[in-house]
Amino acid sequence: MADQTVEQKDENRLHILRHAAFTAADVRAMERPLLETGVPLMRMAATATAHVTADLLDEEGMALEDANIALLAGSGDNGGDGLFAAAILAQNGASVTAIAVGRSLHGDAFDAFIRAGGKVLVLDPASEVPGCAAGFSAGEAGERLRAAIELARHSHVIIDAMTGIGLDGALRGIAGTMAASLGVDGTVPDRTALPDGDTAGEFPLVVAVDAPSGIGIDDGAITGPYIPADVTVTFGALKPAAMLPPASYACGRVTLVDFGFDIDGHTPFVEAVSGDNASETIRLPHLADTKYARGVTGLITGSDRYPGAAVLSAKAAAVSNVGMIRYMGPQRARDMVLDAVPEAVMGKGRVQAWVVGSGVPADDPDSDEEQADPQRQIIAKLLSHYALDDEHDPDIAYEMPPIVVDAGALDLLPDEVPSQVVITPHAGELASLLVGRGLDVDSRDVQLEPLHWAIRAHELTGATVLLKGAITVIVGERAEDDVDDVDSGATVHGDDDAATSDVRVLVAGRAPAWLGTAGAGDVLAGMVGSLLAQQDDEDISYADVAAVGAYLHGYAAAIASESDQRGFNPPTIYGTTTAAPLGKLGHPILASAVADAIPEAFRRLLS
Ligand SMILES: NC(=O)C1=CN([C@@H]2O[C@H](COP(=O)(O)OP(=O)(O)OC[C@H]3O[C@@H](n4cnc5c(N)ncnc54)[C@H](O)[C@@H]3O)[C@@H](O)[C@H]2O)[C@@H](O)CC1
Ligand SMILES: [K+]
Repeated sequence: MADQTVEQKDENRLHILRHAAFTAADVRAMERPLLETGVPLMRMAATATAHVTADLLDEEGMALEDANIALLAGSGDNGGDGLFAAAILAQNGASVTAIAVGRSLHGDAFDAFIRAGGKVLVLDPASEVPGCAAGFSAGEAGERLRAAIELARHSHVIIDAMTGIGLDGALRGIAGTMAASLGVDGTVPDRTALPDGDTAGEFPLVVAVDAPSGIGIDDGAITGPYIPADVTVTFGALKPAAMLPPASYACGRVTLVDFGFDIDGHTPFVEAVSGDNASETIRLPHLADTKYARGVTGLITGSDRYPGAAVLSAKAAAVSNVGMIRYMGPQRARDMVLDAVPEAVMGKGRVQAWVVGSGVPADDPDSDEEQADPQRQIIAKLLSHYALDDEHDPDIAYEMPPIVVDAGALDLLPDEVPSQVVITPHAGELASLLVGRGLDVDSRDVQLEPLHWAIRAHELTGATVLLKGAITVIVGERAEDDVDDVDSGATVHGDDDAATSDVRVLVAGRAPAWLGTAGAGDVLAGMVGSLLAQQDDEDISYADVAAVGAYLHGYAAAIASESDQRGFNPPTIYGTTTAAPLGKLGHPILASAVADAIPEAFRRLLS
């Protein structure tokens, strides 16, 4: 690092800030030394929030003097940020009402807000806000609540400063009622996927302070009410909620205010794959390579019922930078694969990675063993070599090549396997896998708390878990050297699984929403298989390779659909980068078009 120039260091820092998220506990640890030396973090947070709010109004063609702003203020420091920001907006002509959802308000911030001419509406009869009468009747409390909701609904901007990293569980009490009335309760944000830089632009615009109040800060879970934001202004470093689904869908555009935290001294809890990671994971051909040295991917995919999946997975694998693919399947699928990929070799042989299960029917409880799809029987036999149990030799399991276990093969997964087994379920498939292991969970639970359930699946099976979605979540083991870093770091976590540091958590959010189409999963399985096959580093993190597969898959989809929309957009760093020009929405695509765009995705990443 010593020979890095200042510019490189700055660039590295920006890259980390935009692609790494730290737990609330780590953010507090990073903020402490700055607060101890008197850095006015709250003022800095508030100034940025005020600027972003004014810019947002400006984008909608509204002058600050004409704007009515409703500030939802909690009693903690998040409310303090909001009140200081609101004071700046009021000083600049906006008409601002602070709605106190707790019993108190941050003292200094409240004083500044009142001096700036702000108005206050107190909702809790037991509140102690200077100059605001309390002790009113239950009837009046109800009236006040209704008035506050109406006021917020008819404002131009709602600034949501009820809770930030101090949130404990789902929003309760008055804050919960406000959020449920103005936003949604316990459901995934229902929003149109807009291209980079765009917002729905409807009043009231919602600016979240640090995070939309109510979303799971460390695990991205949605378990109660919250108000989906158009813009989130977040402080110091990204928190996992800004990256993890479904919470990140509630954040809108994110602006990060860099406080100068010592981010190098802390290990991120979640990392988003970037083009840089992706290009590093691609093995460039060597001068003396043969097709075998570049990697061979073996596929046991497709079936008489779904032969198309064989073609999609084989084609995607073949163009994902390996020397060769081998295909095994029924005659019709073999003919179709050969038609699409004449280069494919049919039948058994040595491979560096397997892909199994795409387009293979899942277990049919009504059919007997003999009638089971022949592909299932072959896959079951192969997977038995990966089993870590008393009946099998664990050395064999650990020495088997990496394997992608998709779709119809998921229910054939042995109880426990090593981490080179990469499972690629969507929410429903992950729920079935967990139910099969005695857990009580359904597809909706997985959609609302994807990280939690992906971690459970990784812990239970040992497999690397790639949970597909608009933002794909990947959970696996950390690479060896990475583990040392975490152990020696100051990171101290509670027993909450969202804050466990011994798992590697990544997100891949490069894909446009157009990618949600039949066959896309088959293409992904083939790509991940070939990325695994080409690795020649013994100590690779399977989670990282799988995540890069998902990133490249998304990138190919973006090229195929000509779309600038993506599941996760890295934040704008306040004051350093200008907003990107408005992107293109793009057009619908077929999964085969995604496979066709893979070579171009490689080209762009490598150039
Ligand atoms: N970490 C940092 O670097 C900085 C943090 N600041 C702000 O400070 C915030 C953290 O402040 P605090 O620690 O005071 O915590 P918060 O203000 O985030 O939350 C605490 C408040 O939320 C209420 N609350 C918690 N859980 C609730 C629930 N389930 N239902 C209803 N109410 C609930 C509490 O009663 C309390 O009033 C950050 O999010 C950020 O906005 C900034 O001021 C500047 C620097
Ligand atoms: K908030």
